[in-house]
Amino acid sequence: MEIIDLSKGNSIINQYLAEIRDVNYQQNRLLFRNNITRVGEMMAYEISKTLEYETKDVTTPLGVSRVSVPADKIILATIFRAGLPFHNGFLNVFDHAGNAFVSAYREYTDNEHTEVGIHVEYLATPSIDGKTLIIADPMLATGGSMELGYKAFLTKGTPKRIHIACVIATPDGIDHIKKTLPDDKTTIWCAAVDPGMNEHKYIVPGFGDAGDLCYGSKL
Ligand SMILES: O=P(O)(O)OC[C@H]1O[C@H](OP(=O)(O)OP(=O)(O)O)[C@H](O)[C@@H]1O
Ligand SMILES: O=c1cc[nH]c(=O)[nH]1
Ligand SMILES: [Mg+2]
Repeated sequence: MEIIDLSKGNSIINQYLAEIRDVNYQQNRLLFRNNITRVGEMMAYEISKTLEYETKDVTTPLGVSRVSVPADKIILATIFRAGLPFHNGFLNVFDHAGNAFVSAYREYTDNEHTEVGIHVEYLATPSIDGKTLIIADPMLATGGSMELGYKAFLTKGTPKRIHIACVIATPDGIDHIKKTLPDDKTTIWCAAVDPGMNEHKYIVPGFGDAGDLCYGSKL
């Protein structure tokens, strides 16, 4: 399974990620969501370089131009809530893609808040059969939400290729995806890999709770 960490090369994504992580800067939700969206746009552009292409003749007012355009049928999938602004970034780039949504939220199952259970409730997706499935979710912490989201999408067909797209991943999350998704057709993309998680399963240093920073706290 290929793991592509975009922070290994310098790009403007690093600036956006610095602002996303900054405890003061991230208080402005509009800027926070916008930076997540911009990382999504740039990651989508990088993924676009790995697609299959076909040539097509386009009639201009002055003649015919032969252009190379993506041949893959793309489904952009995301996990509520925090995935929404990231998904929008991908959709700004792959504007002809189909769209799939699943809800998954983590909830502590013990009083010490060290064990998380994940609830999946809502699924809305077109067929993913033979498609290139991009699942965008900003945080790959334990990898549990991504696994359950993927399994929910899998009830609607078998994708040709899978791209797991996140802003920050942990080594544990990456290992979990390696164990649970097909090795030969999955690529993991991230803007950074952070060293680990705290006792509450938050990524450290990470940037905090992605859903709350995008949309405010929930009960
Ligand atoms: O890899 P995991 O350990 O499963 O954690 C990652 C999940 O945590 C966040 O969602 P959260 O459960 O906080 O829900 P929210 O988007 O509603 O805030 C994030 O958007 C991922 O879906
Ligand atoms: O650090 C983390 C881990 C999971 N989900 C988040 O929103 N943040
Ligand atoms: Mg959250």
